[in-house]
Amino acid sequence: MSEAVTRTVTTPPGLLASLDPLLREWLPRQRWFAGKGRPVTGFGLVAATELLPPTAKLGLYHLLVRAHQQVLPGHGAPEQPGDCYQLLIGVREALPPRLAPALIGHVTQGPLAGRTVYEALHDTRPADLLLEALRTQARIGGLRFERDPHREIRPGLVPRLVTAEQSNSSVVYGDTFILKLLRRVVPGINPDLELPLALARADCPRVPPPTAWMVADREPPAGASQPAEPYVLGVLQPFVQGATDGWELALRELAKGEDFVAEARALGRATAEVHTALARALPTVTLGHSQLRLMVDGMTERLEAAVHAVPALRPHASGLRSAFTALDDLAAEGRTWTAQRVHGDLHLGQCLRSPAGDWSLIDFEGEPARPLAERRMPQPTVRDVAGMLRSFDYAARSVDPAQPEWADRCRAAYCSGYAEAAGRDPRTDPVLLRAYETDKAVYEVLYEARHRPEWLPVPLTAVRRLAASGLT
Ligand SMILES: Nc1ncnc2c1ncn2[C@@H]1O[C@H](COP(=O)(O)OP(=O)(O)O)[C@@H](O)[C@H]1O
Ligand SMILES: O=P(O)(O)O[C@H]1O[C@H](CO)[C@@H](O[C@H]2O[C@H](CO)[C@@H](O)[C@H](O)[C@H]2O)[C@H](O)[C@H]1O
Repeated sequence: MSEAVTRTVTTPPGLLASLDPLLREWLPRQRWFAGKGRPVTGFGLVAATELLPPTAKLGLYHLLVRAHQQVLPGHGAPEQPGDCYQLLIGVREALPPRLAPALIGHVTQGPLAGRTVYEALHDTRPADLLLEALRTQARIGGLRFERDPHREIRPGLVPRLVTAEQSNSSVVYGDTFILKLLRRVVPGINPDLELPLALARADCPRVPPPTAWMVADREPPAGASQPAEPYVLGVLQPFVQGATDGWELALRELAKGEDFVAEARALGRATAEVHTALARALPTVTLGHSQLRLMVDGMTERLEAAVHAVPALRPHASGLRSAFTALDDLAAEGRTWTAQRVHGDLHLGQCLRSPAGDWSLIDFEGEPARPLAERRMPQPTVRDVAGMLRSFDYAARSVDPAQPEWADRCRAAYCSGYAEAAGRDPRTDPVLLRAYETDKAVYEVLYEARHRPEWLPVPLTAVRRLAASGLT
């Protein structure tokens, strides 16, 4: 494109070493830091791009940094490389008070000695720079900014950082677009871009279409014949103005003592519509016994790892395992299932209702802790249904006193709505549904133990129910 800007850049040697002591302290405190509970032992620089040279007023670096961490029992193999994180580091002589919450620290050594570094997404100029780069399809060093040529981006939209607790970080531009910057990044096709692009091509109105995206190219390893797969770093999509997410709405109705049945049914229909569009847009496969066995093995392995990490699971382990063996038994009898691309981490917080009452689904990244290849595998659609059923249970158990009947009504309405739009009711496959609900509840136990220990009783209550439901 004629308007594309290409800029080659260099970064000062010793940059990461100068930031090292500050990042060791700051990174583990971020909500999106995936390696909670394991001390950071050092960093490796994957890529550094100087977006603004550090003048007296402002400097800006885009960094991809690998965090090496101490390996504790139950947290993976010692030879695993550390996770790679995307950081946008601002550099100033001193921080104005409005940027105080963004402080990373004061640099005492190396090329930035004497400067203050901070999380630059809080700042207007760096956020402007990202939108402008996307708009103009810039190439800056190894960073490539792409956009759908059929979608307009107006210049000068005012940015604001989303302050909600997130697995990633998002900036809203003028209530028109939202840019999600992925924090823990892995090379390869990212479903958070791949699936919304496929759905946009399939004319599915339930998912905001990607308008632009940014990637980091990688040098191929010496002697390799194929180019190395890039890192997907961020996706810009239309902002659903005035939207409320399903979690907020559900809690609001619970607080008023109101039902959520009509919304749950609408959510079931919306989920089914997205599934139908995904099945049209991307390949579907049939799962026989050998594929089912692999899936069941995965569920069992995740259970064993979770039991190891969270001792409160131990008394329920054999009941939970029975949910997986029951599925394996069905497959051994010759039962098969259709699998397709799914959302992978569907819950009420991933559903947005517009002021007109329309539901959209967002965040197709899948469960961030799982390997990319696994997240991109075709799976039975019941997986997403199970995620939503768990979410109604979460909402009903997050209030005092808990409202399990409220959740039961929502769960039934959601499945009915799904059946209306998909032509098949997920409840007609109870063994598959129980296996997926169990897998999800186990994931949630681990997630809460790592990120929000005070929430642990919520999935543990479900674990008790699911473990007991297979016992005769
Ligand atoms: N297209 C959108 N329109 C309006 N709000 C959005 C949109 N996409 C995301 N959001 C808001 O941003 C939050 C985080 O987005 P999400 O994709 O779930 O990120 P994460 O992976 O970090 O959880 C959502 O809970 C929602 O409130
Ligand atoms: O950050 P993501 O939205 O991608 O998802 C992660 O965080 C979620 C919590 O914010 C977590 O969801 C769990 O808690 C929700 C209530 O806060 C509940 O509605 C979900 O059903 C429950 O799974 C999600 O599992 C995790 O991947």
